[in-house]
Amino acid sequence: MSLVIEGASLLGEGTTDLYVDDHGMLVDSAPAGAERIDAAGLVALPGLVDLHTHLREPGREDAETILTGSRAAALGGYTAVLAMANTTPVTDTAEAATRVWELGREAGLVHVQPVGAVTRGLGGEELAELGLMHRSRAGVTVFSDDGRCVHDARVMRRGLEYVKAFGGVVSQHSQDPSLAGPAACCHEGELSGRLGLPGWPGIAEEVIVARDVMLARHTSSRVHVAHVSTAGSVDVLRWAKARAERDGTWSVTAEVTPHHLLLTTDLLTGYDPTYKVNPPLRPQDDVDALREALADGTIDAVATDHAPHARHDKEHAFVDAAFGMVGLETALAVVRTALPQLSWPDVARVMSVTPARIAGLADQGRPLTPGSPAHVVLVEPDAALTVDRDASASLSRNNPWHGRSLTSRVVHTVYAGRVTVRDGALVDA
Ligand SMILES: NC(=O)N[C@@H](CC(=O)O)C(=O)O
Ligand SMILES: [Zn+2]
Ligand SMILES: [Zn+2]
Repeated sequence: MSLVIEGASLLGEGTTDLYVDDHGMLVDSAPAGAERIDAAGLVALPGLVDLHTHLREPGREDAETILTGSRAAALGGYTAVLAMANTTPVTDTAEAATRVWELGREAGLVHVQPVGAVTRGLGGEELAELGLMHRSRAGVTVFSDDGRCVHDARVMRRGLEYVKAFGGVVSQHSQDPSLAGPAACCHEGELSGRLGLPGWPGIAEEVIVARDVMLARHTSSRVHVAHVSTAGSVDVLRWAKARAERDGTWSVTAEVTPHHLLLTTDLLTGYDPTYKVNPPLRPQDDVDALREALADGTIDAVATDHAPHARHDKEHAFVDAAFGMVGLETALAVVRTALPQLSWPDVARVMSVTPARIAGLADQGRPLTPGSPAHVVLVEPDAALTVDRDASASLSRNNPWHGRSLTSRVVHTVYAGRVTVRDGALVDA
């Protein structure tokens, strides 16, 4: 089905019509008999790309499936998501990765790119089948033990050396287990003391970020820092990026989540497990440093860390509840609310262009010009919306934005020329 998107403002500039042929490619003139989408007053961006999504299939289909997570992603304006490896079983073989990739294709709403585990079973000891996963049909290039830190420096070094051979990258959940005890469940500070909750110090993240950039330099490889959450990590990244640029032989990239850009640790005073997440919500000074780092390019990308959990895992006393919050459907609005001064080209850079480049997805994050695949999101820039967790396509309801008002609304999403979301609602296959 061909398509004409009429009167969109490309990255917030001017007014343009976009033409899509029946191969799902952007072309330079209107195909005959095309379906029409009215995009007057809407900003067109390349489809969003999420470097960090938990889809829970296989193993916890009660919390999310590849299909329901794909629906939530499309509603959020995404056309590609990277599905983290901490499923049951873990994505640590070529077969497991190919299965995730195939289920994504069957859902057909976004590109689902599997992330491969760095170590077998996320055990932290033995490298997983990195090369076989890369050479599989899924073409895995991003590897992560997310949920756990690759804490053994020797294993991390080996992983970095291994992925270098094919231009892969290791995405690290930076958290030194010896500094963040097993019971830790919130930011360590004055508040955790008052609440009587065991805390996680920022330094547990920062020492791993510092170690890993040195390992990436030493191995001339690529490291990506998942969900950066502290000002100290930002300082290390700023130094490391300057150093990597001078050296020209290695690289470090980093992502921040929407929730770490807007929510702070004082939300924990009500002991509501909705706000329990790893890494934990931090004080305002950290939030300010993260915003500044995203705006100036020290942090490369926004990634949701969409972490759906079933009610019976999340609705517990704070110390017993699962870590994580959903985020695919609200990411763009949260970023716009947290950083209203960010230009549309910058939004496209941090939510589409750069994540696509980090993940090696050549088809995604492309300029909206003839010859590119038609992955497009159309946004009502100044819409005020109130989040309703029950209006979500996700199977889970652990939504920290419920009842909050945010700015900007995803109106239409187009994936490979197919309208997946129209007027804010899913279009069934
Ligand atoms: N972010 C979280 O709090 N939880 C994630 C794991 C992770 O990203 O570390 C999960 O899988 O639930
Ligand atoms: Zn993590
Ligand atoms: Zn995660």
